[in-house]
Amino acid sequence: MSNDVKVSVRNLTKCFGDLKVLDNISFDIKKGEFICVVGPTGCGKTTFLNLLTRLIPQTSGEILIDGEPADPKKHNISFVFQEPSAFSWLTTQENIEYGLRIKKMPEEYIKQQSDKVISLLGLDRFRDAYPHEMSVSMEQRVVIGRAFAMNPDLLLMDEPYGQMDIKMRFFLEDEVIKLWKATGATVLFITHNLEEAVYLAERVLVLSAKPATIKAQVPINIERPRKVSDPAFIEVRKQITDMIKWW
Ligand SMILES: Nc1ncnc2c1ncn2[C@@H]1O[C@H](COP(=O)(O)OP(=O)(O)OP(=O)(O)O)[C@@H](O)[C@H]1O
Repeated sequence: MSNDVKVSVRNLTKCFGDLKVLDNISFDIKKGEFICVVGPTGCGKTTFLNLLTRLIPQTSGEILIDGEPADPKKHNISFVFQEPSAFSWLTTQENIEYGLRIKKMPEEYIKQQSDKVISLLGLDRFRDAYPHEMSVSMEQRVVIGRAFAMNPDLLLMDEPYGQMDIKMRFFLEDEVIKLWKATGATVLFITHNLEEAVYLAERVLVLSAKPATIKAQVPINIERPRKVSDPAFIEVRKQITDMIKWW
């Protein structure tokens, strides 16, 4: 396995009784890569995430992180869901530092990471605010900051902007790219929104309907910051849309 591969998914299959949900999925994620996964409703994206976090066992196949079987005790996998999940009894800073404290990281490192993330997110004024004092989008930004601050081996994001309006989405998408660039995190981002996938990803994995297989892997070689009106952008989005018309 090449050195720059962070996560390797090999022949992953998942059945619930007679129902096959994932069928022989194989792909690699490079260190520091940003991958988006798109697929039809009910194709097994949640099952796929649950396997990656080792919440449920696979039927066959394997998931390797740095060449070793993925293990939550050894590897640091962070995730962000659609529903914001900041801890209500903690301030912004305490939320961002939470995971680092659980991991018993040195105090100096915790401070350095939270300062960096708070500054990247422009949340200085809200450092001491509690989630109930913030909007839903602000709370989600804190949760995303907490995930990046952990310096995870793999950051899984499941439709994190699903609830936001379009203007807020553009803002948050730019913000996540800023965090990704500054931290060098390896990100797997699930979305139903093809424009979002092309805007964010270095590579888009297109899943088929259930049982999910990888229908295509589309590299997105468009310079950042990307513009949705750029002919190259429109072309790739159209290419993926055509691919999934049979959903
Ligand atoms: N524990 C389980 N036992 C039996 N069947 C299950 C179980 N979990 C999921 N399934 C089935 O697996 C299929 C895929 O479900 P999953 O929730 O992974 O899809 P999804 O792609 O995340 O859906 P959505 O796009 O709506 O988020 C569904 O048919 C579901 O009924």
